[in-house]
This record gives sequence, C-alpha cells and structure tokens, in this order.
Amino acid sequence: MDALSAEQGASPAPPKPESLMGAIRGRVLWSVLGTWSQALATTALLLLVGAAIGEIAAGRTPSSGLIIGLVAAAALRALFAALIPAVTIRAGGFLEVSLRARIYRHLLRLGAPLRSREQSGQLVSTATEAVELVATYYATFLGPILASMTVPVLVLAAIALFVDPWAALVIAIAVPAIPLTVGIFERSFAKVSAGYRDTANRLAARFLDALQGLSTLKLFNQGTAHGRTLASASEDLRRAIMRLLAGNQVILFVVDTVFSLGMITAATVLAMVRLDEGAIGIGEAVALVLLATQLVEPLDKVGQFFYIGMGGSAAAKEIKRLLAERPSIPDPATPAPDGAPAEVEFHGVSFAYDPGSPVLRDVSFRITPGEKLALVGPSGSGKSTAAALLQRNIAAGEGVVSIGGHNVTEVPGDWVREQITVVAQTTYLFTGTLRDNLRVAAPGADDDRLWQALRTANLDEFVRGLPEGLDTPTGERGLMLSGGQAQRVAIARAVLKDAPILILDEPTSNVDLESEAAILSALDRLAVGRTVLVIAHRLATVRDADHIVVLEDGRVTEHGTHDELLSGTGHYARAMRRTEAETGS
Ligand SMILES: Nc1ncnc2c1ncn2[C@@H]1O[C@H](COP(=O)(O)OP(=O)(O)OP(=O)(O)O)[C@@H](O)[C@H]1O
Repeated sequence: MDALSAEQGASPAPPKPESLMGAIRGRVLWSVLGTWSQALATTALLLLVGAAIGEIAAGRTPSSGLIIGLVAAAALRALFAALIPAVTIRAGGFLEVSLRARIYRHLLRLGAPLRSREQSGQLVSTATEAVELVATYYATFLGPILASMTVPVLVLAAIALFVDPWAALVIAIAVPAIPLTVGIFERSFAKVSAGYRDTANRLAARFLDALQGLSTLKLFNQGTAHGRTLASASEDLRRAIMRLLAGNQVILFVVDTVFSLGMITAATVLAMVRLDEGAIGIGEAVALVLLATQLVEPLDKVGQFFYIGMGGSAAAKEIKRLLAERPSIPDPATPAPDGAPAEVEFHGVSFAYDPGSPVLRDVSFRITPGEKLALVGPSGSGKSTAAALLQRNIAAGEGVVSIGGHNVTEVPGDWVREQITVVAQTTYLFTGTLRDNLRVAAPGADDDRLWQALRTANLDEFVRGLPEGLDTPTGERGLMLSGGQAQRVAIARAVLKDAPILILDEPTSNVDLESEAAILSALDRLAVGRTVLVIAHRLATVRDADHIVVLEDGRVTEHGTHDELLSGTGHYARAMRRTEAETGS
C-alpha cells in the first residue's frame, strides 16, 4: 500500500466540493426576495387595516385612497404567496435532477468495484431519498426560513415608524429569542435526524440484498425468516421517524405556547397600556396586535424544521460525504500515452485488501503482444485480484503492473480502460434492446458491425431467429437470455470494443457444456491478434496458452507451458491428472 499512499500524498489536494445548492442559488435568492416582498405587503395591509379601524372608530368613513391601498396590499400579498411556491417547487425539481446527475458522474469517477452490497443499497437510498430531502430543504425551506428570520426586523421597523417607537423597543428585546431557539433545537436534534438517515439507509440496503438474493432465499425456504429481518429494519425506521416527530411536537408545543401566546399577549397588553396613556390611537393599537402575529411567523417555519430542515440537513451531510470521496487511484495530470505496445507486465507485485493479509506476494510475469497467458490456481489464490490490478481497479502495494511499459497507476484510468476488454463470469444486460446492449461497447457502430460481432460471438443465428432481431427488448422486462447466450453478448461487445488486451475471467464457469463449446470457439476467434490473460479453474481451457502461471496462496509456484508443467509434480500436474481421471480423457 506504500506506493499508493505515497502517490496519493504527492497528488494535489482535491478541490473542495462546490455547495449542493449551487445549481439553484439564483432561484433561492428569488424566493428570499419574494418572502420579503410578501412580508412587506402583509405589513402594509395590517397597518392599513389599523388605519381603517381608527377612521371608523373616530366616526369617519375610510377614504377611497385607503380602500384602494388595502385592496392593492391584499392583492400583492396574494400574488407573492402564489409565486413563492411556484419558484421553490420548480427549483426543488431542478435541484433533484442536477444532484442525481452529479452523484452519478461522481460514482463513475470513483469506480465502484470494491463496494459491498450494503454500500450499494445505501447509495440507492442516498441518490433517491436523500436527494429528495435535500432538494426540498434547499429549495422550499432554506430560502423562506432565512427570509423569515429577517422579516421580524422589517416588522419592528414598521412598528417603530408607523405605530409606536417605544412599543417597538420593548418587543425588540424578545425577538432575538426566536433564531436563538431555532439554533439550539437544531443542535440538540442533529443526532436524531442523522440516526433517522442511517436507519433509512440500512433498510434500503437490506431490501436490495433481499431482492438480489430472492431466488436463493426461496430455494432455502428462508423467505419468511428474511421477511422478519426486513420487518424489524422497517420497525427501526418507524421508531426513528416517531422520534423525529416527537421532537417536532415538543418544539411546537414549547414554541407555540411560550412565543406565540407570549408575544401576542405582550403586544395586546402594550397596546392597551399605550392606548390608555394616549400615546397611540385605536387604529395603531389594532395594528400593533395584528403586526405581532407577523413577528411569530418564523415559528411556523420552526414547525416545518423537523420534517424538512432536520431531515434535509442530515441528508445534505450524507451527500457531501459521498461527494468528498476521492478515487482510490487518482488520475495523474500526465497525458495518455499513444501507440504503446500491448505488452502486460507484473513486476514484483504484492497486494493486500486488508493490511497484514497479503493476497498477492511478489508476483512477476510478462505477456508479450499477441501472446496468451493463463493464470491458474486454487480458489482464493489471487487470480481475480491480479486481473483487477491490471484493470487499475485497485493499485499494487509493492511492485509495478504495466501496459506497454507504463505503470497503470501513472497513466489516466480512461487510457487503461481503452486498452482492455473483459469477458467475465457473468454479463450484465441493461434494460433496452439488444442493439443498445451491444452499442455499450461501440456507441457509433452500425447494424453491419453489430451483425459481424454477433457472428464472431456465435450468436448471429439466434438473434436472426428472434421476431424483433436487434430490436428485441432486454433487461428486467425483456428477453431472458441463458447464461451462455449472455456470455456471447459479452464476447460480441468485446469484438466491438476491439481493445488490444483481452482478459477472460472464467467466462465459461457458469454455463453448460454445450454453451461452453460455442463460447470457446467464439473466444478463440476473439483472441486472434490480442494479448490475452486467461483466468481459469478448468484446466482444459488453458492447454493452448503460451504460458501458464500457477498461483498458490498469492505466490507464483510454477511457470511454463502446458507440457513443461505436466511433466513436473506440482499443483498443475496433479490437478490435470485429477481432471483427466474425472473426465476419462
Ligand atoms: N474486495 C475484497 N475485499 C477483501 N478481500 C477480498 C476481496 N476480493 C477478494 N478478496 C480475498 O482475496 C483473496 C483472493 O481472491 P481472488 O478472488 O483474487 O481469488 P481467485 O483466485 O480469483 O478465486 P476464485 O478462483 O475462487 O475466483 C481471497 O481470500 C478473497 O477472499
């Protein structure tokens, strides 16, 4: 791991991720302006109501100017009340889409080869539920709450200017308690909301696990038992939500009783005292009480704080954590080499997933362009790990893995991926058509090229027999291909990608003998002119390799051709004799 950490130490510090709200900053500003404007219109309306009542109390008819002002303020207030949600809801939708695209791009950059299934489930939950919470938080909540925290200042100014400066001064002493209370509650409930997100993620992970393992669970009749585990994870989530709601209710109770009732009672008493002193008239006294209701407006937002604010801020932390993850192998600033020969070399390579338990130890071999090298050895000896190192999914702790003389960790990852094509044990078919699935490997390929690739893969006759041919739907609700057919789609993709290095990671391990023959002949055609690394359990498939490397417990214990190794007494000769005895050949 030393080489990797040294390399990471040398790379420039990762750029600070831009804020999650960046994409909608302008729209949030509009919602703040909208909220202020709405507050101004409401304040004007309440002052005018006070003035009108004052006129009526004095036995006068309110002037037509006052009536027009009242109607205009009410209309403006209604207009802003309708506009703000229109801006915030659109901003939320926009932020959801842009955040999901950002997470997806980030995951592509990170690569996900070492993510466990649990982490995959959590990722799904982050990219769906957490993004929704964050979008609602930033778009429909943050703007209005920021505005609402400042609106009391506007209202106090209006009271001071148009009603009574003394009353404004007395009320101003109580107003800072509102943002202070919100801040205290935010801190004390941060743990509860983070716990809620963790529980939601755990449930998503369990659910994905159950879905992926559904047939295994059914096979072992464990469906009901696993259902109980899921139900218990669901129950944990219900409890976490209840804790959040209980917190919300406590706050609503305290805040509503203490602040709302307190503020309105205080304003009423103040209004009566000042009226009694003759400092203000009846209209101003009414306006003072009405305006006090505006002052407690932020408390409504405190109520929403728990659903949207607390859930949203915990989800924002979760997304920021994900976006702060850096690829385990950073891309160097050097340009991609051009025209490197397709030579693969492992030189003194060691690797450990967990420090202290090496999986590969001092492994060296070379495959010159156009040659085929087979890695064989018992299960767990490190064969797939070697293939992962060559693909640059992981980095060697010691030694160098190189392509055409370039250390794979010192060249851009895209370049390495362009050099290599892989036919693995299983093949993933995306939801779409067969054509889409083939074009994954060569987006610009026309149908002639696709048919040619299918011919090389021994799959053209099968596809021609399908009523919809290349347009046949695949994936979850489409055509179910057999394991052997799916492997031949993988071979056709490899033909289309036409990379100089081919990794065959036990591509026939999951197929029947008949499919194996069709796959092996297709692979022979695919291998022509390429540098090939074969990973194999079944020794019959590696006889024709130019070199065979035997790995045992992460070390190279034998190295030679089939005939050379067979004449010895090592693992290969023993395994080959066992295979021959079993098959009678
Ligand atoms: N992502 C991982 N994290 C931790 N350990 C791992 C990981 N992948 C593989 N290992 C461990 O590394 C060792 C080598 O695994 P690897 O898959 O390379 O062996 P293999 O020879 O390809 O085995 P098989 O023939 O069964 O596929 C095993 O002990 C395995 O448990």
